[in-house]
This record gives sequence, C-alpha cells and structure tokens, in this order.
Amino acid sequence: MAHPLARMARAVYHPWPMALLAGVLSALLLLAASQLFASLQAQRMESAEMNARGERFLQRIEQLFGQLREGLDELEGQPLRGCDRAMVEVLRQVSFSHRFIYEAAFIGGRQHCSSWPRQSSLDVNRPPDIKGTRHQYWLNTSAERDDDLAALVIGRGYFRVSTSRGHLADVVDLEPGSSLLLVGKDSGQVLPLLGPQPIWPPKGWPSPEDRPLLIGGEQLVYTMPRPGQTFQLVLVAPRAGLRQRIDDIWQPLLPACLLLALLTGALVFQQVRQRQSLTGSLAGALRRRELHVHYQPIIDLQSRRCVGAEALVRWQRPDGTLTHPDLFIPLAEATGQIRRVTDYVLEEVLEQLGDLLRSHPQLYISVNLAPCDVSHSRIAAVAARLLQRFKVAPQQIAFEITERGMVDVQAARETLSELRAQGHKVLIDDFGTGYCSLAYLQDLPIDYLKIDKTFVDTLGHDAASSGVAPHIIRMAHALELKVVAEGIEDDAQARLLASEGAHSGQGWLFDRALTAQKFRERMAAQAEVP
Ligand SMILES: Nc1nc2c(ncn2[C@@H]2O[C@@H]3COP(=O)(O)O[C@H]4[C@@H](O)[C@H](n5cnc6c(=O)[nH]c(N)nc65)O[C@@H]4COP(=O)(O)O[C@H]3[C@H]2O)c(=O)[nH]1
Repeated sequence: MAHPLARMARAVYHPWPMALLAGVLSALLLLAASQLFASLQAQRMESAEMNARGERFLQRIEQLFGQLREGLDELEGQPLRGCDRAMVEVLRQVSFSHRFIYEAAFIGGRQHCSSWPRQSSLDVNRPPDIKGTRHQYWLNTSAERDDDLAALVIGRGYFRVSTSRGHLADVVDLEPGSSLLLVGKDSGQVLPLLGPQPIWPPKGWPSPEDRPLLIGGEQLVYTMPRPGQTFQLVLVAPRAGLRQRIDDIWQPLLPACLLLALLTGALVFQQVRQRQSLTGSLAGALRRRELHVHYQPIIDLQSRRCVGAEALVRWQRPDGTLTHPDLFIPLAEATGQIRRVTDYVLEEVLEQLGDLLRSHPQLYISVNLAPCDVSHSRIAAVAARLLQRFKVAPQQIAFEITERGMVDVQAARETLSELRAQGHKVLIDDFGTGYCSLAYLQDLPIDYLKIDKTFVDTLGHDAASSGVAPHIIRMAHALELKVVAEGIEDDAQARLLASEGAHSGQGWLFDRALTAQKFRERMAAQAEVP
C-alpha cells in the first residue's frame, strides 16, 4: 500500500497542477522578495535623504549662528554702552547688515533699548535657557504662529541679538510634521525650536557619535554633530512617506514578478510533460523490448586480457534517436521503473551471453543496481531465478552499487550479504564520489572497489586529487578488496594504475561499450592469442 504522501504527490504530479503550484509558489516568493527589496531600498533612500537634509540644515544653521555671533562681536567691539540715539542707531545698523538678525538690543542695569524700540519681543528679565561659556541662549518656544517672534536669542555681555521664527523656518525648510529641537547635552532638556513637540526621548537615544541618524519605527531622528557645544540640534522627521515610497518602488516590479512566475509555471509545465512523456515512453520501450544492453570489456591490467564486462543499458528510440542513460536512469529511479530496467538488463545479459558465460567460466558480467534495488531485498531472488533458467554460475554475475545506494546501510548490508551468499561478486561503483566512510567499508560485504573516472583523469597530473586513486588502491589492499579502475583513456594511466596495484580496468583505451555480437567477437579474437 503506497504511503498517503506518495499517493498525494502522484495525484498532483501532472503538468497543470504542478505548473499552477510552481506558478503560485514562485509568485508568492517573488512578491515577498520584491517587497523586501522595495522596503530595504526605500529605507536606504529615506536614510540617505535624511542624512543629506541634516547636513544641509547644519550648514545653514551654522551660517545663521555665525551671523548672530558676528553681530554680537560687532556690538561688543564698539565703544558705546548705554541707551541713547547713537546706540539705537548702532543696534539698527547691526540688525540691517545681517540677514538673520531680526532684533539687536542693549541691556545694561535698568536701561534697555532695541533696534525695534516699539515692538521689542525681548523679555529682559527672563534668565537664559542655556548658559554657555561665552554666550547665553534664550528660546521662544511659544506655539504662536508669529513670524516676527524672536525664536532664538543669543546674548553676550550687555548685548543680545535674536533671529525670528520666520528666518529659522527659511533656513531649515522643515517638511510638515517635522520638528527642530535643541537638546541640552548634559541636562537632556528639550526645547522645540520649530514644529510640534515630538515624544521624547525616542527609543535608542542618544545615538552613537559616529551615527547621527537614529531610525525609529515612526520617526527619523538626526542629531547634528556639534562637537564641544553644550546643546545639540536635533531634527525629527516622521516616516509617514515611507509606505508610499515602498509602493512606488514595488509597483513597477509587480509585472516583472508576475511574468517570472508565469514563466516558471510554463517551464514546470513543459518539464513535467516531458518527464511524463519520457516515463510513458520508457514503459512502452520496456514492453516492446527496445532497450539494448552493451558491454564494456573489463581488462586485467597485468595481462591486458578481458576478464569481464560491465553491462550498460542503451535506449534507441524507434526513430533512431539515442536517449542517454544519464537522462533516463535517474528518471526511472524517481518513478520506480528502475526495478523493471534492472530485471530487464539482467535477463538480456543472460539471454545474449548465457552460452558465452557457460563456455568461459572465468568470465563475468557486472550489472548496475539502483539504490532502490539495494534497499529492498528482491534482486537476489530475481537473480537466482534467472540464473537457474539460463544455467549460468552466480559468480559470473557481479553487481555494482553506487555509494548513493548505501543510504540505508542496514538494508544495503542485508541485500549485499544475500547476493554474496548466493555466490555473486559485489562492487562499489564510482568510489570516492559519495559519502561511503571507511568505517562502513570495513563492515560491508563487498569484493571490489571501482575507482571513479574523475580520479583516473587526474592521475599523473598536478591536480589536488591526483593522489586519490593510489590512496584508494592502498586502502582497498588493506581491506583485502580488489580494485577496478574506470574511464582509463591512455596507456600511461593504465600503467600507473597497474604499478600502484589496481587489478583491472575499463575505458576507451581498451574498448568502448560493445554490442553483444562485438563482445563475442572480441572474446573469440582473444582466445586465438595464447
Ligand atoms: N568519457 C569516458 N567515459 C567512459 C569511459 N569508459 C567508460 N565510460 C562511460 O562511463 C560510464 C560508466 O558507467 P557507470 O559509472 O556505471 O555510469 C553509468 C550508470 O550509472 C548508469 N547506467 C548505465 N546502465 C545502467 C543500468 O543498466 N542500470 C543502472 N541502474 N544504471 C545504469 O548510467 C551511467 C552512464 O552510463 P554510460 O553512458 O554507458 O557511461 C558509462 C561508460 O560508457 C572512458 O574511458 N571515457
């Protein structure tokens, strides 16, 4: 009885459901990824803009402060002290010649006079909000919308100069909802210069000196770097535009995401249909016996005589096209058809070469087993039945399993033990490419290690893996196993492998895979040479 999950997978495994599933999943994935991308991009842009705005504001504010201090220096530097017409004239002069000075005033004892005698907005008795080493600061934090209000007053000695809220707003050019604050560095006192009073302090405040921008969930807080000052200028901007910005980046990506999802669906549709048609065709090919078995001779590396052959399946379609085993064997493994392929190959071998094997008792043919042949104890019984039918000795049929076939080591051990008990030889194919550890090797009932072509290719070269083949041979000897090397393409490789102690080998140096007829002819030619 098939597992419910396997049954469900089989029910879904049709071109349309699979294409739909792939399309929907890839659409969801792409949409989520593009949302993430848009959100990161929008946040990056938002931060870059806020940093740039903060730096721009800082420059302008420094310019404004610079003018106020310059005005104070000029007033301090002139000789007049006391309130008379000349002083008022001086105060006016300073106010007119500096764009950001809204009002200049003299306050000395009981006397005070201003460049705006009738509408002075200075509160002469109010103590400063911030006392610096050279300057004192007063802030008018009234929420009244009055452009002429002295928003910031700086004092030095007998003089004070102020800048209006209008000037400040010109310089800073705040966006709606943003605020400009003055925050005492030590006291933490917060005075809003412009805009509404935000919730203070924000999470994460104060931010590290080298990172002026603090990103909160609802707002961005930019602290203008002013080393050595007693207060910090802080710009606070709401993140209200972030959602819109994300949407602006994301929306143009939407069609591309949907198109890609559609393409993925179409690709999956085509792949599943191709696989299904290949699966269907393979079933038909097995029924019509269109698969052919070829034989690649295995050569004794000392005597250079053929001692056996590896059975390699070929699929020649009725239209003459050849489907490579690397394409249909994995598919047959995935669909469970591989057992029928294995049985088919075994039967073909015995049918085609049964008489040759009977007349050459030392000759053997090795047959590839798939992982599922190894994990289920079935093949031993099939082999026994066929060998009895064709009257061939079990030691003349060897079985090759790859390291992939050893996933379930316990099941593999049982199958291999059964095969060996029947008299078959067992080989580990493509040795070195999988995950068969030395510990397992010691324990497994096997006779041969087959060195993979990749390690034979690098023999004698300056590659990192050039020492692997000799190492495998030494290891095999220590475990009393024989070694077959595959993919030998030149004589130097054959000689090197022989000198290292490999017993036999196969490869294009000796022969490619031959038809049964050609293999017979080769054996006959060999028999004529003593
Ligand atoms: N470049 C090069 N190639 C060489 C040389 N000598 C041999 N080969 C090729 O290397 C592959 C060796 O077989 P494999 O490792 O068992 O690898 C086999 C085996 O894993 C699988 N396969 C083939 N027949 C069967 C079968 O009947 N059952 C199962 N389960 N798998 C099979 O398909 C794979 C590919 O088989 P093939 O295409 O016949 O390819 C064969 C063979 O033709 C050489 O000197 N140079």
